[in-house]
Amino acid sequence: MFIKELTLKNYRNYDELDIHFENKVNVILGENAQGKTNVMEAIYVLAMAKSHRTSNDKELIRWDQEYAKIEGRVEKYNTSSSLQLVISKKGKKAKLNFLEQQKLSQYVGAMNVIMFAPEDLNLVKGSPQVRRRFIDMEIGQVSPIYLHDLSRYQKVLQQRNHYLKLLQIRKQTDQAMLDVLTIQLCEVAAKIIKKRLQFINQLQKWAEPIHSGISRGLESLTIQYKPSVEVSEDQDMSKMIEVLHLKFDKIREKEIDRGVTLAGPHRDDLEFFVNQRDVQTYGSQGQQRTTALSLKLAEIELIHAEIGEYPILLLDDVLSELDDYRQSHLLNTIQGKVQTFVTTTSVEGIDHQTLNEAATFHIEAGKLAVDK
Ligand SMILES: Nc1ncnc2c1ncn2[C@@H]1O[C@H](COP(=O)(O)OP(=O)(O)OP(=O)(O)O)[C@@H](O)[C@H]1O
Repeated sequence: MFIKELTLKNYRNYDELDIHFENKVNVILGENAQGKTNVMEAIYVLAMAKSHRTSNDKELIRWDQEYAKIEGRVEKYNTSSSLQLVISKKGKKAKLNFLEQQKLSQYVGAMNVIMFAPEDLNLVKGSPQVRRRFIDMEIGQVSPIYLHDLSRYQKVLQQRNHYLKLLQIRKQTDQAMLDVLTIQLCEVAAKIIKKRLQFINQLQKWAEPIHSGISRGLESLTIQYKPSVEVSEDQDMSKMIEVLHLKFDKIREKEIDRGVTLAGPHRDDLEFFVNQRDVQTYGSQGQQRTTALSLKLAEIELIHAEIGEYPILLLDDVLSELDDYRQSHLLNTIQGKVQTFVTTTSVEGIDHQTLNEAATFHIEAGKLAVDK
């Protein structure tokens, strides 16, 4: 799959931009603060209907403007599709082939992207929230049902938290409503956990050999889902719901006391082990870096296995950060099969052959000039 054309209006520091890309490595070159990341972010937002660096959509709108518009033409399964996302202060509207999509979950997935940015190193050492976001965004790309379940979970969770708060401050004493909300929460939580366990299993299969390759066979990577409720992959859905339910029975008093839901997918985490040692605690910076890179490369293969097309790879400021060995490993993996975007302030430190074969775009103060 590849993006052929990107058009921006009032997006961050872009007034207007229309740019044609090729199905190969596209290098976006420019000084600091000129708008390189903004182009990458726009491609990401067009695909995911969400930014990778902010949850506040209003930041994407050019200062003093009412709305931002991102449009793109994407080639997937030998068919060209048109995607459009309009972000205004009131919200977002997404169109796929000129038809407005009522639910963003029906829109996300039309174009698939993998972003690798410096903050992805946080995947290993950052908070559990970063890792949950990683799983959710990636599964969401290939499973609209998952996105739907996730938003249902958020809604029920909010209601349940609200009700727990009322019980905590004794504005409510009747717990019947809490029972209803707990049943609803367990049902959707089990679906989410089940899907996450399957995803981690698949990711592990791809990431293990990749990590071993990058570490010259010295390191073996294991990824584990760390649930807040002791569920396991072999449990069927009804067993999982039962286990979740039992947990909520057990912690009921504590939850009322705190006024908040204390278990469930919103409290789960991921763990990474290199040669059986927890990378987050014991891993060197290099090992954490290799782990993050292995995960990203594994995702490329996983998406390909799921949908039969390679996703678009966005490498924001990371290529020149990788040492020669890791860089060539990455470039070998994508060679000729993954449309890749690379941002950099300087071509120094980037593999020569890759540069020779790439299309280069210079960027200056929100304007782009095609180099070749
Ligand atoms: N909503 C907005 N409206 C207008 N300009 C914005 C908006 N948001 C960010 N900018 C501007 O965009 C520029 C930053 O662009 P971007 O993050 O793409 O830089 P970059 O070229 O990737 O730089 P670096 O190499 O430092 O990462 C800054 O000048 C910033 O002030």
